[in-house]
Amino acid sequence: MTTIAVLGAGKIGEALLSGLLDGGRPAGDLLFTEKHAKRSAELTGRYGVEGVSVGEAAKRADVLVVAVKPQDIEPLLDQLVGDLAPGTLVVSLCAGLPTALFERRLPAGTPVVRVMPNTPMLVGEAMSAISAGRHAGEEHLDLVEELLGTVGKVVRVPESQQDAVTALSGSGPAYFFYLVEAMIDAGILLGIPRELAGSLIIQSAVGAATMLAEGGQHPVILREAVTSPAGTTIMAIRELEKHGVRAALLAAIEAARDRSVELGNAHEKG
Ligand SMILES: NC(=O)C1=CN([C@@H]2O[C@H](COP(=O)(O)OP(=O)(O)OC[C@H]3O[C@@H](n4cnc5c(N)ncnc54)[C@H](O)[C@@H]3O)[C@@H](O)[C@H]2O)C=CC1
Ligand SMILES: O=C(O)[C@@H]1CCC=N1
Repeated sequence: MTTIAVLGAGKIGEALLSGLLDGGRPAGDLLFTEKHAKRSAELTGRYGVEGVSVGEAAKRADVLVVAVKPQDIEPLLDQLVGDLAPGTLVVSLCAGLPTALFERRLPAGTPVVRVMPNTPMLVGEAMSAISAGRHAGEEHLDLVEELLGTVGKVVRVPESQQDAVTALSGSGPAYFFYLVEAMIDAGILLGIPRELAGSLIIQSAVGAATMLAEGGQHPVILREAVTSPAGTTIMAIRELEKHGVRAALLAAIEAARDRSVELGNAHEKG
């Protein structure tokens, strides 16, 4: 039995707990730590998972999954360092934080795996990218892959790509939600009731995502199939191009990558 403790049960920590339970992991194999007592009680009520202190999690768990904000990492490491059992695997879900930061602060030889997941973990459809730190071997990557495999897809990437991955798939769901939100507004503009506009757009998103995931065709081919000569779609595409939507996406994702680098650098200097 592998005991897994989630340190910081906020949005992504809860998504992981919920996904692992849905994936068949018994509540007794899971622990979490949460600094807000009310939130901690709520989560125990909802999932039947025990909330413990950081020190207790460090003593009892085989795998510690760090899911606090990058800005909150230093106090957490202070709480952790004295109680960490040798060989405990530390898995960081924190945007921007390099494995080297954990290796520097935790006992020598601590295996660390850096992961960038995303919130569709809540529905078993996460995209997680994993990278080994200096002391993490194949067995650690295999274990993390197995854990995250119960809540979605997993790929292995070199750590040097993690900031870009964070900008693409870590933040990615937010871009799709933003697009859906804007398209629903367009429905309102055209006089369609909000609920109906929501149904039309969300099912279109689900259908398009399923075609992308299952059809094996390039997005350009799929878009061309919708775009009839002198039809409606090309009129919309012309406006998207005119307003620089493609360039905006390139710039937006580059800015997200830069922020990930900056979050890591803040701790390198600190
Ligand atoms: N929200 C997202 O879509 C994604 C978030 N991440 C990463 O996951 C991490 C968590 O993000 P969110 O869940 O969005 O943040 P959040 O703010 O919802 O959750 C963090 C939780 O950690 C708790 N916490 C902070 N310090 C603590 C401590 N010392 N002991 C116990 N609990 C503590 C907070 O009370 C909070 O509930 C971040 O590092 C973020 O970069 C990664 C991928 C996606
Ligand atoms: O916005 C953030 O910083 C986190 C990391 C990736 C998704 N959400």
